[in-house]
Amino acid sequence: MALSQRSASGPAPRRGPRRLSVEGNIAVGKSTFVKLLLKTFPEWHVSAEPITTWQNIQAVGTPIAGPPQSVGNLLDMMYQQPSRWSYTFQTFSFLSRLRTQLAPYPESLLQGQKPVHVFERSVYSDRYIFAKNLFENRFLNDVEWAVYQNWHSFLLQEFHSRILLDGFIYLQASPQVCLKRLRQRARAEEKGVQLGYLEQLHAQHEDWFIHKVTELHFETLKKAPVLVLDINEDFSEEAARQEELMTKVNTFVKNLG
Ligand SMILES: Nc1ncnc2c1ncn2[C@@H]1O[C@H](COP(=O)(O)OP(=O)(O)OP(=O)(O)O)[C@@H](O)[C@H]1O
Ligand SMILES: Nc1nc(=O)c2ncn([C@H]3C[C@H](O)[C@@H](CO)O3)c2[nH]1
Repeated sequence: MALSQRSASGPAPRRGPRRLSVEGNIAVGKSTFVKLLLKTFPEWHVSAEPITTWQNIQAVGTPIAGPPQSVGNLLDMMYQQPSRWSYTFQTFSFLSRLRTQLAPYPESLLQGQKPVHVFERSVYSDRYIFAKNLFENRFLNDVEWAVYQNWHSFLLQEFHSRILLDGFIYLQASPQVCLKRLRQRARAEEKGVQLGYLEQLHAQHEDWFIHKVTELHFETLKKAPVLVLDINEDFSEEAARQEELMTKVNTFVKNLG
């Protein structure tokens, strides 16, 4: 009976916030863009990429009193010695992203009329951008890639409904523009990043979001809507461009239902 009532009045209203991931190359401007989102839609909630967790791996279970000690900077180790540390990095980046996607919504978000939760990158870009690229460069060997994909698929199937995303915002800029922004930001661990690496990551994004040739292993992911925004231009002083970008995001979110 409940089913027939639903079909008579359209689909059952969905509960919970719309969940979006902002994707894009290194230093394309995701954090900057997300700040603009929050300025425009202050009632939305953003989960930043957990980079400081990767830069300060905490010792666990040490008997010493006081705050946990950092035992290493895994981001730096991965860039310094990718063959040795890429697999370890991907296990930890995935785990921290999974935790972020599983975390309960803040109470304030649930009180909003149209709650939206925005993530900076996702468990999906962990696999279909970064891990895939490391494998294609042989920084993950056949065994590591097979093991990674095995537990990635298993865990995503297990957590299925709790980690679903409603859509992706792909921030697009040329690798040259990303390199300029990366150099300007000057994050210590990224000193050795060259144009070639950004070109590879750009190609991975384009394959997934534009050419749609990346083999995806989750049905919901194949169907997820994608909003592509060109952010080659500096919009920091351009109010009209900012408004144009925010209108596109607003329309995209509204169309998610
Ligand atoms: N549209 C833009 N025009 C010009 N500069 C920008 C723009 N967006 C961001 N920047 C600058 O580029 C640098 C990188 O930006 P940001 O930290 O937002 O990138 P990100 O995509 O979040 O990086 P990461 O991939 O490391 O998480 C910063 O110095 C920022 O001020
Ligand atoms: N290898 C690798 N795998 C990931 O899943 C991943 N996610 C982010 N990064 C790097 C890019 C920036 O330097 C920095 C901040 O985004 O961390 C990653 N590197």
